[in-house]
Amino acid sequence: MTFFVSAILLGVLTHVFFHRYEPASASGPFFALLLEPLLLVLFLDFNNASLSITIAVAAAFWASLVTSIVAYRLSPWHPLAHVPGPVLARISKWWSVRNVFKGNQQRVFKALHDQYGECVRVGPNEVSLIHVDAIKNVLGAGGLEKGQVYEPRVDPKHGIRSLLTTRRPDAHAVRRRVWNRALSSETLKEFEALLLKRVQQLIDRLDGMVKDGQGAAAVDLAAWFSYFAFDFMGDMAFGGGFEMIRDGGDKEGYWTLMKSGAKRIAILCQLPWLAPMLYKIPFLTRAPAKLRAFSSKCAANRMQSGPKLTKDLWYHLMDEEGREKVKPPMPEVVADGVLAVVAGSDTTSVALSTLIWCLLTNPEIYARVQAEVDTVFPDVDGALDTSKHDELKLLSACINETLRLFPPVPTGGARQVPAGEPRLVAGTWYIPAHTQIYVPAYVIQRCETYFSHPDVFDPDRWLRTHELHTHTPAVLIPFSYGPANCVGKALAWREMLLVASVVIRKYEMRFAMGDAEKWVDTLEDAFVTNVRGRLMVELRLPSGTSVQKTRTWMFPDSNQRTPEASY
Ligand code: HEM
Repeated sequence: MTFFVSAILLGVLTHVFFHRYEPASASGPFFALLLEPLLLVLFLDFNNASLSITIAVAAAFWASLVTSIVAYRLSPWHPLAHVPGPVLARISKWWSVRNVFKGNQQRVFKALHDQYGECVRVGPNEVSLIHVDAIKNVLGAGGLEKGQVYEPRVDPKHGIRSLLTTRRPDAHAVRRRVWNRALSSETLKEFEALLLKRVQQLIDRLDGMVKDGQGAAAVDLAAWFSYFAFDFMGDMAFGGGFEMIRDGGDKEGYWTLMKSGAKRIAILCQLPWLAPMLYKIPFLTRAPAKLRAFSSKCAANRMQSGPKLTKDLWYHLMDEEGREKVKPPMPEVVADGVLAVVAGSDTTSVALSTLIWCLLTNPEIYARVQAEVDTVFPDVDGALDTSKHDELKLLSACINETLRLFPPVPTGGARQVPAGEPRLVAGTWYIPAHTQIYVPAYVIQRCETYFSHPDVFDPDRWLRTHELHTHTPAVLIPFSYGPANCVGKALAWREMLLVASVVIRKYEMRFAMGDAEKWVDTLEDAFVTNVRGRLMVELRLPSGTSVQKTRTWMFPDSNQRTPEASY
C-alpha cells in the first residue's frame, strides 16, 4: 500500500516540478520518468524490491502523472481555462500532431473558430485568435516574439539559425536589415534578368508540349509552376543549381527531399521539446544533412563563380558589396540561402496554381481577366514587360482574392507571450505568460466579421470604390505582418503578375480532368502549403497563333535573347 500511495504522490509531485521548471528537451524528463519508480522502490524497501513490484509501482506512478496533467489542463485553475476549445486539444499536443500529419490544420482551425468564436484553445498552452487587433498586437512592432514552435526548424547539428528562426527581436532586426536591402524595390529590377530567363524557359517548355500535342496539351500546371519557382529561387540564392524546368521534374531529388522534410519538421514543430531527442536518431537527420551538404556545395560554387547574369540574392546576403562593418558569417548565409529557396518557391508556385484554379472555376471572371491582359499587352510578346503591371487591376485583385482564400502559409508560426502578467492581446482577451498565439491567415481571411460572403471568390471586392459590403483589408495577411513579415513580398508579386499574365495572354486554358474542382481539397497545411494533387490544365494556343513565332521573345529591359545554351 505504501508503495502505491508513494507512487501516486510522486507522480503528482513530478508533474508540479516539470510544470514549474519546464524542460527545453525531453531527454531529461524521459530518463527521470523511467528511473523515478525504480528509485522509489529501492528507497522504500531495498531488500524486497522485485521486478513485479517495480512494474506495478511504475504503472501507478505514470497513471498518476498522466491523470494529474490531464486534470490540471482541464481544470478551472489552468490559466487558459477561460478560452474555449475541444477537450483533446486542451489535454495534449498529440491532437495537433494528428492535424498536421493529416495536413488539414487550417481546416480544423476554421471549423473550431466557427464553433467556438474568435479565440480558441488549440493546445494545452496555445490559442488561435482571429481578432483584427491581434494582427497589430501579436505580429506588429512591439508585439510578441516568435514562439518555441520555431525551434525544431533550427539546424539540429550546429544550431545555426536562419532569419526565420531568429526569435530574439533585436538579433532578428540586425539580420533583417541585410535582407531588406537585398529585396528592396531597387534590387528588384536587378533580379529581373534572372526572372525573365526562367519565365522564358518555362514558356518554351510549355510551348514544346503544346506543339507536340498539335496545338493543345494537358499539363500539370501546379508541378510546372513549382519547377519554375524552385529553379528561380536556386538562381537567386546560390547562382543556380536546380534545373527542374530543363529536366521536366525532380531528377536530382532535392525538391522531394525538401518537401518531405517540410512535413516532418511541421510535425516536429508541434513537439519542440521532443525534437532535440529525435534529432539524435540518424534516420531523421539524414535528409536535412543531405540538403545542407548540397546547399553548402552550391554556396561554394557560387563563391567561386561570382554573380552570373546579374547581382543575385547571395550577392546581397553575403554582403559582396562590403556595406556591413562585420561580414555575415558564411554558415548563416547558407542557412538563409536555403530559407530563400524554401520560403520563396512553394509559396509563389502555390499562389499561382490556386490563382489559375480560381479563374478556371469562375469562367466569367476568367474572361474578364483575359480581356484585361489582352488589352494591356496587345502584342503577345509584350507580356514580359513588367512596367505595365500597374495596369493589371483586375488580375491584381484576383491575386489578392486568391491569397485571401488560399494563403500559401495558411496557419503560420505562433508568437509567444513573455514571462510576467497576462497580456491584453485583443478585445477582452487576456492571454497568460508563455502561451503561444496563432493568428491564422486562412481563418481570419475567411471570417464573416471581416468580409461579406467570405468563402466566395469575388475579386471585385478589392476594386469597389464605395463599399456596400463588409470589407476589411487590414485582415489580409498572406505575407504576415510586422517586422518579421515576408521580406520577399514585392518579389513574389512581381513573379505572380509576370507568370500569370504571360500564361493568360498566351494560352486558352480549361480543366483537363473532370474532378479538377476538388483539387484545392488536396492542399495540405505543412506550414507552407503542400500540393498533393495534380492540377491538370489543357493549354491551347488561340487560333492563328504559331508556337514558333512566340519563341522569339526578347527581354524588354536588357534587349538580350535568352541564353538557351545555359539551360
Ligand atoms: C506568394 C508568395 C509568398 C507568400 C504568401 C509568403 C508568405 C510569407 C509569410 C506568411 C511569412 C511569415 C512566416 C512566419 O512568420 O513564420 C514569410 C516569411 C518570409 N518569406 Fe515569404 N512568402 C512568399 C514569397 C516569398 C519569396 C519570393 C521570398 C524570397 C526570398 C520569401 C522569403 C521570405 C523570408 C526570408 C521570410 C522570413 C522573414 C523573417 O522572418 O523576417 N517569401 N513569407
